[in-house]
Amino acid sequence: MPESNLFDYEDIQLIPKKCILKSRHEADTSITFGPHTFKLPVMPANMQTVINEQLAIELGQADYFYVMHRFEPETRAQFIKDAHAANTFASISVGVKDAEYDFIDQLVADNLVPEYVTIDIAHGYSDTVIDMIKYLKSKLPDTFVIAGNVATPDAVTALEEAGADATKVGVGPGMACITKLKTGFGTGGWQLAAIQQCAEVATKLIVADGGIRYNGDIAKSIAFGADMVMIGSLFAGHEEGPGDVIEMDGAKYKTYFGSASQFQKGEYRNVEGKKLLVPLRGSIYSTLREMQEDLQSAISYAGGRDLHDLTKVDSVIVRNTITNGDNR
Ligand SMILES: NC(=O)C1=CN([C@@H]2O[C@H](COP(=O)(O)OP(=O)(O)OC[C@H]3O[C@@H](n4cnc5c(N)ncnc54)[C@H](OP(=O)(O)O)[C@@H]3O)[C@@H](O)[C@H]2O)C=CC1
Ligand SMILES: Nc1nc2c(ncn2[C@@H]2O[C@H](COP(=O)(O)O)[C@@H](O)[C@H]2O)c(=O)[nH]1
Repeated sequence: MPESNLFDYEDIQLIPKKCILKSRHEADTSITFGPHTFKLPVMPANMQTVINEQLAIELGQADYFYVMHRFEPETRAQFIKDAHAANTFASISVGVKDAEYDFIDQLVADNLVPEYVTIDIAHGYSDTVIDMIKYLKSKLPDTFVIAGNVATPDAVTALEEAGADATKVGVGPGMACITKLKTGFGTGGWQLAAIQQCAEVATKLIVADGGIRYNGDIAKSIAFGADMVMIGSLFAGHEEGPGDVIEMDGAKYKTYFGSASQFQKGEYRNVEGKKLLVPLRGSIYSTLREMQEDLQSAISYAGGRDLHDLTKVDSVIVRNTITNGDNR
């Protein structure tokens, strides 16, 4: 049955309250997520065209959260050692196939304990993910477990009951995603409403994943109940990230492809992702600085001092007005 009160980032504007700050610099964008506190409530997506080992460790050392991808599985144990040798936390991804259970057993045998593990599965509301959460929690009880991806409140409750410390919401809103086209399912077009619905029942943390197109969407995610925001396309294309620079007609690009694309899988089977070119964007630290400035400004418009104050604002639904009619 279609719902009528559904909306997405572009349909919402937050309503300003009286400012209580003398400067936007006073606004606190930090977030405690599991055992650590980070400068911003954002994380680059655990995709092979967004993050690599070197960038992950640099981000961790600079107090930004990251999740390393799972697409070179044999490098993960060494990555945990490298992160710890660099005096930062280790945040890795796993799938749900049998070999992943062997990998976890090996970590336990080697006394290698990642601080964060993300279970990275397209359809996270499944017994395979529930079983993996339980296994992780039994074998690595001190590790913070993020599980996903899900679309609905009942899925959030199921993963939390299995032991997840955070659930990741977003099926199909990503820029490199074609799940909605291939299967007819997903939160594409109502991702922000899905975050709100999931956050209403959550007793633990919520990660909004996919569909962020502007920095203001980060503030909107927090306002509607997310604790953290995972971002792919806006973090792709940076100097420090993976991928070669491609020159075309005088412009420079990097490749951004879906983790369920044929480019990731090496074959055209169960494909639910595509490949795009994104403009070369300079340093990721400039992007992070601008995200921080914009979030600080958002907190000031919320009449607050920190991220939590964003959850106290009112909003209006105004369809198709976000670019003021100027889409250039
Ligand atoms: N956030 C999103 O909207 C989406 C994200 N992705 C990303 O793509 C990557 C690959 O994801 P995924 O295919 O889950 O990972 P895997 O290819 O590792 O598949 C994990 C396991 O789940 C099974 N599986 C996958 N999809 C389904 C399904 N719809 N129903 C039942 N079983 C299923 C697979 O078996 P089998 O292949 O035999 O079915 C496999 O055993 C991940 O990084 C994921 O985050 C992909 C699509 C959507
Ligand atoms: N349906 C698919 N979703 C995918 C795929 N690869 C990654 N993703 C999801 O997208 C977000 C990033 O979204 P963006 O809008 O910020 O670019 C990522 O975190 C995954 O959840 C895929 O192949 N298919």
